[in-house]
Amino acid sequence: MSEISIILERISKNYHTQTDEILAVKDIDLSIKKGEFISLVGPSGCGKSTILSMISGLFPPSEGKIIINGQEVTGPSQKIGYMLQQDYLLKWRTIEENILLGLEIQGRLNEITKKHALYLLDEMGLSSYAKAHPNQLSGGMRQRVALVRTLATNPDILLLDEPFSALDYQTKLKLEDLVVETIRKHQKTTILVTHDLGEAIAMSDRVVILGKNPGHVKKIIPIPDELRDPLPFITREKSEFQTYFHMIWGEMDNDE
Ligand SMILES: Nc1ncnc2c1ncn2[C@@H]1O[C@H](COP(=O)(O)OP(=O)(O)OP(=O)(O)O)[C@@H](O)[C@H]1O
Repeated sequence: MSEISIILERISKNYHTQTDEILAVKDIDLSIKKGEFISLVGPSGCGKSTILSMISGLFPPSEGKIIINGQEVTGPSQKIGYMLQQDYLLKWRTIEENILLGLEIQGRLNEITKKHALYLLDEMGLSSYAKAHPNQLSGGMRQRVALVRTLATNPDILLLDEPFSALDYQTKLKLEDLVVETIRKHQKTTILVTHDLGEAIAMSDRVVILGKNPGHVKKIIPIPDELRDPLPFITREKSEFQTYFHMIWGEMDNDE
């Protein structure tokens, strides 16, 4: 896990509205290794979603550049999968038809890619729901389907923008374990945006703390191997977990 997968080089973003100009983030430098799992945490408005959107190629930074696997990002790429708080499943399609949507849009749906998508659905424990419709599933199940749809296109990089925040606590903990297990198994490079510090510590290799006005990197906290566990649930149980929680909380509290 030494190759650099994503490089943000002094990126800034200005939003222009009809009446105003907002400097959302300024001079962000960050390198993420292949296969690494990092979390972005920070107060509301510090630019977490803006950073993800720029990495995904939705819009370019106003200054600086983003390099993914050696190439500058100039627009959306099939190498990137994006998962959001809302699952955006199409209610008139079956679960199977939903998980194949990305492949269909990319013109890559064939017997092999379909088999892989169904395999992922099985891995998430949902194969018996293939012919069901989204309204027959719980919130946690729907987010698992959304993850399968994201993974089905086989992206190298996953951008997760608060994917668990609408779920109840128990479902969220279970899903964190499942997601980490799946992502590590399939060796994806992952960036998670979350307001839940515990989630960030339990799931990540490093936690990037952002400050605001404008958004900037305040501190990067590596999570030590002794604390990390293949299952985030176990990490949360360890005594050192609280130490890290308070350390990161303290950094966030003391916002500049
Ligand atoms: N399309 C837009 N037009 C104008 N300003 C925007 C736009 N999108 C975001 N902003 C501003 O940019 C700043 C960063 O917003 P962003 O949504 O990236 O922050 P965030 O950290 O993801 O916030 P939250 O945690 O509340 O989701 C904020 O001041 C926000 O008001």
